[in-house]
This record gives sequence, structure tokens and C-alpha cells, in this order.
Amino acid sequence: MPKAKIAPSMLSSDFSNLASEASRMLQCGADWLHMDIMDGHFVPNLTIGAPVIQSLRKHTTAYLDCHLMVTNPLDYVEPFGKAGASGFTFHVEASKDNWQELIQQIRSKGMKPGVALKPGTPVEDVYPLLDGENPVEMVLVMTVEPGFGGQKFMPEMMDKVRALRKKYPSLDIEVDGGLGPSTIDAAASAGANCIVAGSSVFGASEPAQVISLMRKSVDEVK
Ligand SMILES: O=C(CO)[C@H](O)[C@H](O)COP(=O)(O)O
Ligand SMILES: [Fe+2]
Repeated sequence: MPKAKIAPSMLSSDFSNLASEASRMLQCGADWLHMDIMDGHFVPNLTIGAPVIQSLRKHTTAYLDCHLMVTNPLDYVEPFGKAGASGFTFHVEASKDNWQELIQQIRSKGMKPGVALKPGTPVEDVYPLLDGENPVEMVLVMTVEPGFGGQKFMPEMMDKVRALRKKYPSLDIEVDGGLGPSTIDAAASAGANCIVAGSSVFGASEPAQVISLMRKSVDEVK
């Protein structure tokens, strides 16, 4: 299984101090910064867009792992590429008829393509995006309904992670929603290696300890 990537979700940060919150997380040992993009339509919440990514990019060289919970992901590819996004993960539910073009465009703008799936979406729906000649490089398995931080982890989603890990041993598999010290072992043993964690990291008195505990749990899985 690929190495652990711990990605604090900046959704739980103090947005008025985004650059310093980002550098605090990197100092605490974060590998990636997870950026939640919500359009108020695909999900019932509105967050940030390309201008904020562009502003943050001026302050850090870190990998910006962008999770696009938007109805028309193709419209976001060019602005996010220009803004300096590193990963561009779109939802399979929002890309039924244009995922091939999406993947190709994301790559052509220098970003790493990923696909996300909501709890109600069967894992088989992402297989075509992994089996073609231009596959995505990461699958994000939602472990809560997308839209808000601070929700409860859905352990039944681990069946999807296990199925993906069995079929794609070297794939980056990300889990997102309700991850923290009490749920990391379930996710790691199922085969997840990219771990998004918002409230558990930002709510901790020692975020570095939470990050290192989660990394250890993933990297100890054989
Ligand atoms: O995509 C998301 C919500 O749609 C967030 O990344 C996720 O909820 C992280 O927050 P927490 O760790 O608090 O659950
Ligand atoms: Fe997310």
C-alpha cells in the first residue's frame, strides 16, 4: 500500500488566517492541505473558490488537495489550474457524461486527477475511470455525506475501500469525513492511505500528535 498522506481539512481552520493556519498544519507534520470547494448546489453549503486557492498559493508550496463538491467541475479546471491547485478531485455523480474530458483537462493544466464518491454511490461507478487508458490517480471515498465538517464516520464505507485496495494495490485511496484517533484504524486496515481530517486535528490541543498517530496507523498496515 502506498505511504500515508495526512491531509488536514482547512474547512475546520480559521479562514480569516488561512495562510498561518496552513503553515501551522505543515509544521505539525501534515503532508497535504485538503481544500473543500462547495458551490451551494451540489451540496447545501458554500465555501471557497479559485481566488482563495490563488491567495494561499502565494504563501506555501504545499500540495493543495482540492475536493470539488460542485455541479459543473469542468468549469473549475482552468481557474484552479491557474490558481495553483495540486490535486483536482471531482465527484463521479457530477461527471456522468464528461469524465474523460475532465481527466484530460485536469492533467493538461498540471494537476493530479482524482474522483470522489458519495456514501450512496456504488464503488463500481468509479471503475471505468480507473480502468481506461487515462485513469484518475486517486479515489476519494466519502465517509460522511458531503457538505459539512464535524460529522460521524460511516464505517460501512470501508467495504468500498477494501474492494478498491484489492483491485488496485498501488492506488492512492483517500477517506474523508469523521476521521480521527477513534476511526483511523478501521480506515487504515481497510486500505486507505490518504487521510483527510478536519475537526479531529483542528479541535485537538496537540494537532501534531493526532497527525503522527494517524500516520503510524496507516504505515503499520502491511
Ligand atoms: O469534504 C468534507 C465535507 O464534505 C470535509 O473534507 C470533511 O467533512 C472533513 O471534516 P471532518 O474531518 O471534520 O469530518
Ligand atoms: Fe473534503
